[in-house]
Amino acid sequence: MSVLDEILDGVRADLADRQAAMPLDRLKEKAESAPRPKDVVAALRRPGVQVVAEVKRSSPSKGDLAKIDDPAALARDYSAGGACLISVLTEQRWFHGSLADLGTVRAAVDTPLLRKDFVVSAYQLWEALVHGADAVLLIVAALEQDALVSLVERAGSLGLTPLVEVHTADEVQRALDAGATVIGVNARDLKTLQVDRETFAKLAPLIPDDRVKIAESGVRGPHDLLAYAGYGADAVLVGESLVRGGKPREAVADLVTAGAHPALRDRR
Ligand SMILES: O=C(O)c1ccccc1NCC(=O)[C@H](O)[C@H](O)COP(=O)(O)O
Repeated sequence: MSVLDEILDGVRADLADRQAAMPLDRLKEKAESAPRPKDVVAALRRPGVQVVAEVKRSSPSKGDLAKIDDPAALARDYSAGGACLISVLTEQRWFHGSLADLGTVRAAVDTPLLRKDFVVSAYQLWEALVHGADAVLLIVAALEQDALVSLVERAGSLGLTPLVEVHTADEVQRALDAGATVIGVNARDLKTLQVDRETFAKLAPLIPDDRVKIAESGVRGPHDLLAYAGYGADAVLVGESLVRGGKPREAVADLVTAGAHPALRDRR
């Protein structure tokens, strides 16, 4: 069984527990008082290469990354550093995240938020809405095509922006067939957990320029942002190097400065 399959088994078990505790009708009632999600596509399409900064405690590939006692403070640093979108991992078993983290971050910053999880059911979209997310991750490798299409449509109908994550050329085609506007190419193979930054270079040309292209994983600093930019990235998604470095605000600001270089601002 691959790590992705193991993660998905845990996600489904935890989801069943939450659904038992809070039926969908009650969750939908709660969503009625949730704020309308922000325009994430507009935030990602600002001139230059944008930075998506991730609240990431732990990972299957590296184990514990950082002790994040105060996700709100970390998110405020990301926001002050200029992140256009903050990714909050909500998966519990492997990443030690939670929906509570998402709600805490929502209360702390106005920056748009991504619920980063392994979404397999529309129930998780409603949860994302209730806890203040503006966007949700949909991983092509984790979904049959009809489920992907249905979740992309449902997210859009709720006002959430789906970030559709791909790893292969086939998955790029599936994302396009599903109508994805924002496509993330993850350099981390979710089966082997190896990071290969060349994956973005290989797959980005398959994604039309009217879609937002995000390079995910393996960004160690401005040099990696600039390399991804050279292959056409509109944004980079960064976790480990921000939480491990000890200076998240400065680290985001350094990336934002690199992404705002005049040569990158006039590309669209
Ligand atoms: O990070 C992992 O080990 C991982 C393993 C299995 C599935 C997903 C995983 N990570 C999710 C991500 O996509 C990254 O958190 C994100 O792209 C940031 O990557 P990095 O900057 O390399 O921490």
